[in-house]
This record gives sequence, C-alpha cells and structure tokens, in this order.
Amino acid sequence: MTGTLTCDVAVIGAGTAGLAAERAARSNGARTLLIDPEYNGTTCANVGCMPSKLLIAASHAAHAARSTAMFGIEVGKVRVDGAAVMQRVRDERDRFARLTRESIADIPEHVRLIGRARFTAPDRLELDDGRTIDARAIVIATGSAPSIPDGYSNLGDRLLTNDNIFELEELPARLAVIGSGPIGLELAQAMARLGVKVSLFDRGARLGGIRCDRVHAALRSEIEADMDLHLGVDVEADGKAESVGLAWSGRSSGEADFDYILVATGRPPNLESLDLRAAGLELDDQGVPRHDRETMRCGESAIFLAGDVANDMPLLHEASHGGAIAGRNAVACPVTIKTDRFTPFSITFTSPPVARIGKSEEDGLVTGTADFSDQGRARVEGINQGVLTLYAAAPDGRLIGADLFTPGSEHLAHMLTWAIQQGQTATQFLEMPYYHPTLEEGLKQALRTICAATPIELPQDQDRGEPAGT
Ligand SMILES: Cc1cc2nc3c(=O)[nH]c(=O)nc-3n(C[C@H](O)[C@H](O)[C@H](O)COP(=O)(O)OP(=O)(O)OC[C@H]3O[C@@H](n4cnc5c(N)ncnc54)[C@H](O)[C@@H]3O)c2cc1C
Ligand SMILES: NC(=O)c1ccc[n+]([C@@H]2O[C@H](COP(=O)([O-])OP(=O)(O)OC[C@H]3O[C@@H](n4cnc5c(N)ncnc54)[C@H](O)[C@@H]3O)[C@@H](O)[C@H]2O)c1
Repeated sequence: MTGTLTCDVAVIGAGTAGLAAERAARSNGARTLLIDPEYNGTTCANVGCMPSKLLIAASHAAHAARSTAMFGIEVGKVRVDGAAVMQRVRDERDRFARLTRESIADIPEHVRLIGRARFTAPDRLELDDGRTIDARAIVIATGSAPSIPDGYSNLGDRLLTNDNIFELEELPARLAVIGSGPIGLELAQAMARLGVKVSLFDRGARLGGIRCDRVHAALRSEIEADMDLHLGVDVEADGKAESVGLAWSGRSSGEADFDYILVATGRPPNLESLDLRAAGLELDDQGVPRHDRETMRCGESAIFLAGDVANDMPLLHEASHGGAIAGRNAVACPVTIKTDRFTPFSITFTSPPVARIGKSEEDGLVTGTADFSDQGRARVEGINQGVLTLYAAAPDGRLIGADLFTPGSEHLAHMLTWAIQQGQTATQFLEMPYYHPTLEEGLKQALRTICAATPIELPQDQDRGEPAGT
C-alpha cells in the first residue's frame, strides 16, 4: 500500500497512554491518526495489571483458607485446583481486554490505522505497509517490553515472562523467578501461596526498589516465609528437555532444577523499531528522548512521549496522565501547557502491599515510624505485621514521603499521597478524625513522632524571644 496521509497529531501506540493522548488531541480539535499493529487491548488488561491482580486474588483466597485456624474455624485440607485458578485468571482477563477493545472500536474508523510506525523525518512516519503520514505533531506511546538477559533466550517454552505466564494451563510444581522488582515480587508470592515451590533470585542485595531499611527487613522476612530467597547472586540457566537447571553464585551458591523460569528483570521502553535517528531527538544514556515531564515534549521538537516509553514512572495512572498531557500539548505545539505531575507513588501488591511515596529519609529531616505488630484492628483481623516510615520536612513537619509495608497500605498510601500532594503537615493530618478501630489509626504513632520533633529547636546561640522581660 502507498499514499500519504496528513493529520495534526499522529499517535504511535494504542495502549493506555496512546489512547489518552489521542482522546486529548481529538477533543481539543485536532485531526488525529492513531497507529497500532494489533489493537489488541492494552498491556494493563492483557498481560499486566489485571491478570497479575487476578492471580494475586486467587492466592489471597488460598492463604485465607489456610489461615482460619486462629479464629477457631477448621476448613480441612485446602486443595488448589491450578487449572481452575488459571482459567479464572484468563476468563476475567479476557473480559477486561474485551471491554478495552470495545472502547477502542468506538474511536472513529478513519482515525485508526493498523500498522507499525517508524520515523523517516521529525514530522513524517512510515508504516510497515508503505503508507506515509505527515503530522504537525507526533506522540510516541509504544510502551515497554520484558528484557531477557543474556543466557536465558534459548530456554524455549520453559522461559516465562509476563507475556506468557498467564497462559499456563496448570500451576507449575517448581518455579524460579529472576528479578525481585514489582513483577517478580507479586508473581512469586502469589505462586508460592498457591502451592508452587518458588525460588526468587536477584543480583541486587535488596528486594527491588525498597529504600527504607525497616520496611525492607519486614518485607524480606515475609517473603522468606513463603519461598527460597537468594539476593546478591548471578544466575546461569541451562535448558533441559522438561526443565531448566539453574546455578547461582555470589552471596549464596547452589544448583536446582525448575519446571519454569519467570524472567522479571525490567521492562525497557519500545524504541528500537522507531528509527529515532530520523526524528533528530537528543537521547539520554538509556536511549530515551530527553523530555519535559510537565509537557512530555522532547526538547524543542513537535514530538512528545507518553506512558512506559518515557521510562520514568512506568505505572498505569502515570501513563494515562502523561498521555493526556502529551495529547494536549501536541495540539498546542509550539505553545506549551505545563501540568504539575502527581506526587510519585507506587504500590506493589504483595501481601501486605509495599507502598513507596514521594521523597525519602535522605530528603527529609524528620521521620516517624509505626509498627503494626500490636496495632488494634490489625490484631483483631489476625494480620498484625509490618511497619511504616513517614518522612517530613523541617521546620513545619510538612509531609514529603513514606515507605509502607502494612496491612491496608494500598489505602493508607492513597491518603498519604493525597495529603502530601496538598502540602499538608503532620499536624494537619493528625487533626483529621480517625475512626476506631481501624488500620488508619496505625498512622497516628508515626505522625505524633513527627509533631513532637517539630518545629525544630532553634540553635542555642539564637534569641528565642521568650520569656518576656529578660
Ligand atoms: C505484569 C505487570 C503488572 C503491572 N501491574 C501494574 C499495577 O498493578 N499498577 C500499575 O499502575 N501499573 C502496573 N503495571 C504497569 C502498567 O501496565 C504500564 O505502566 C502501562 O500498561 C503502560 O501503558 P502504555 O500505554 O505505556 O503501554 P502499552 O499498553 O503497552 O501500549 C503500547 C502500545 O504501543 C504499540 N506499539 C509498539 N510499537 C509500535 C510501533 N512501532 N508502531 C505502532 N504501535 C506500536 C503496542 O502494540 C501497544 O498497543 C504492570 C505491568 C506489568 C507488565
Ligand atoms: N504493582 C505495580 O504497580 C506494578 C506491578 C508490576 C509491574 N509494574 C511496573 O513494571 C515495571 C517493570 O517491573 P519489573 O519488576 O520487571 O522491573 P524492575 O526494573 O522494577 O525490577 C527488576 C529487578 O530485576 C533485577 N535484575 C535485573 N537483571 C537481573 C539479572 N540478570 N539477574 C538477576 N536479577 C536481575 C533488578 O535488580 C531488579 O530488582 C516496574 O518498574 C513497575 O513500574 C508495576
């Protein structure tokens, strides 16, 4: 096919970010073209957020069924039907993906182009079927994909990533997980609690991305209760007929056979096929175009990024926000419309979840901690474990960040993130009502510690202005 199409804004990639960018551009009056090779729904619905949370939900059910004895309730031996677990994951996943595809089908037909795009000039794209697109502005929203480290690529169908693990017909007996970032932690714990014998490996000395020592220690002990954990190791894989042999060395060493190996070692942005040299953009040391997060614009060009491809906050709510920002700015280009970005926060859905918000101890002068081992409501429910640390700025105790590994932390993290984004101090947060008995009450201890430490004492050599008359 040949021919040249023209538009105001071309969006490459119909995932969460690209769909948001196209919507924003079209609703701001632009003639848009959206390009995707498959229109198969989003990464989130097909192979990301939703199937992983479905597997985790099954693991919660299994864990809860095994944990009833403390309440005096006997349920007998818990049997996990692996085929039924995986079938529900796929059935519900397929429903989410179908709904996404249906909403894509509502986009006017002339907007949707099927194909894979690459740059031939800063304002020109070529599709793999030969068509050319001339656009006033272009949004790149091509997402990210699993990285497969050297030495793992020849393991055939024994090698799993998030792209194919949800297609397993049965739960494996033995699973090795390489990488303890959010994907590795979530899926390793879910599989372990569904009865799979799991070993988790990471070349780093810490479970991925955890910055607070107390939170790390609490998470580590919970993870070690569920599986073999090997941090600070290099792992070599050897493909066999019906299994994979792993040998690891470093902080620990050993060898073992597994039925499958799940590689969760990061998801680099999908940039290779775009021929970015032709776009004339300045790239960072990861090969990602330099861009302004408040506009998503790449330098002074008419090219914008949105979603995982920007390689800064590869999370769903950021993909959606970044898409809207990029789409709006693509229409306005060369005028820029700056948008404040959200307070950064992420939640890893382990049990209990790990949440990381804003800045950390290194940036804050005041910290407050709380331990949930004796927290009232957590004890009532038999989930009394975990810790949290809050970070605040001096001198007023303004909250700036937090690390949590506590029951209910996905909800506590939202409250805290909203308070931080609104610039609240620990005192203001503590002035709010706290219902009893709730997990929210568990925040009070940490907030009080911060209040007691602020305002920061003036140095002794400065006038305090009191008491009067001296
Ligand atoms: C297992 C897993 C669990 C996750 N869980 C969570 C979670 O719980 N919470 C959370 O916030 N985030 C989670 N994430 C992250 C979240 O899924 C991503 O941040 C989000 O889906 C990224 O959206 P996107 O639009 O950037 O990419 P995508 O949805 O991947 O869209 C990219 C699109 O670009 C297309 N494309 C690629 N190259 C080209 C080309 N050359 N031409 C045209 N089209 C192209 C692709 O076909 C695709 O449709 C998870 C991710 C994974 C993998
Ligand atoms: N709940 C959520 O929000 C959620 C869930 C899943 C994924 N995600 C998103 O997906 C992104 C990708 O997740 P991820 O877990 O794949 O990546 P990641 O980059 O966060 O973690 C990868 C881990 O693999 C380790 N690693 C890398 N190479 C290795 C090797 N050769 N051998 C051993 N260990 C190695 C790293 O040290 C790191 O701990 C995340 O950044 C996150 O934004 C979010």
